Amino acid sequence: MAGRLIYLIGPSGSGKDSLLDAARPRLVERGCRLVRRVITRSAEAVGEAAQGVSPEQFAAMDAQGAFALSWQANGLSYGIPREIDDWLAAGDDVLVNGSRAHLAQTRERYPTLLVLLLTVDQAVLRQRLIARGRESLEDIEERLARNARFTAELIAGNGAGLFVLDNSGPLEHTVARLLCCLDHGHSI
Ligand SMILES: Nc1ncnc2c1ncn2[C@@H]1O[C@H](COP(=O)(O)OP(=O)(O)O)[C@@H](O)[C@H]1O
Ligand SMILES: O=P(O)(O)OC[C@H]1O[C@H](OP(=O)(O)OP(=O)(O)O)[C@H](O)[C@@H]1O
Repeated sequence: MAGRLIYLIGPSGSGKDSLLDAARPRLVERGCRLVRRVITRSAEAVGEAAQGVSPEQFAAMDAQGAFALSWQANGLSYGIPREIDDWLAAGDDVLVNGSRAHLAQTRERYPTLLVLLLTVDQAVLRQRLIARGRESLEDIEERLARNARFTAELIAGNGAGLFVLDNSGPLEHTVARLLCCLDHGHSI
């Protein structure tokens, strides 16, 4: 039986990477795979959770069919390696750090996907982005503006197939909600 594609989306700074990191051991215990994204960002800025490549390397990988999914956002290109299709075919669940803008295309390719939308209060979000210190203030404002366009639209338009996880509180609470959602197919 094919595994489930679990597509984690949410505003920049809502805590997607933090949540995946914190939940990693317990996800692995449950047989859920996590994939390392390929991003056209410097190796220092991508951290362990992604592979940093140049735009030329990314284009070459894309042309060779290296990606199951790919998109552009925030001036960067993102690729999800094709190996996820082998894992899904083998029956493993796969959790990916996805894009809200690319949700419709992802759903076309993976119609049974489970969508997890991570949310956080807007004021908390601004503070977290500033504290993270990865982007300039101008870039942060652009990310916040991009966020405002998505969240309400997604919640209004997706209903049944989408679970909302609020990450305004302690990360450990969000980890518990994520695991509950995966174990029971619903949020708490
Ligand atoms: N529940 C939380 N409580 C406090 N800080 C958090 C929480 N979740 C994430 N953060 C912090 O918020 C910032 C953005 O988180 P990050 O995981 O990089 O978000 P994303 O991957 O969605 O852009 C990081 O500095 C992270 O440490
Ligand atoms: O369409 P959107 O939902 O806005 O998403 C656009 C991209 O931004 C996020 O990545 P990235 O890790 O670069 O950004 P972040 O860490 O700042 O969230 C997300 O994972 C997508 O790849």
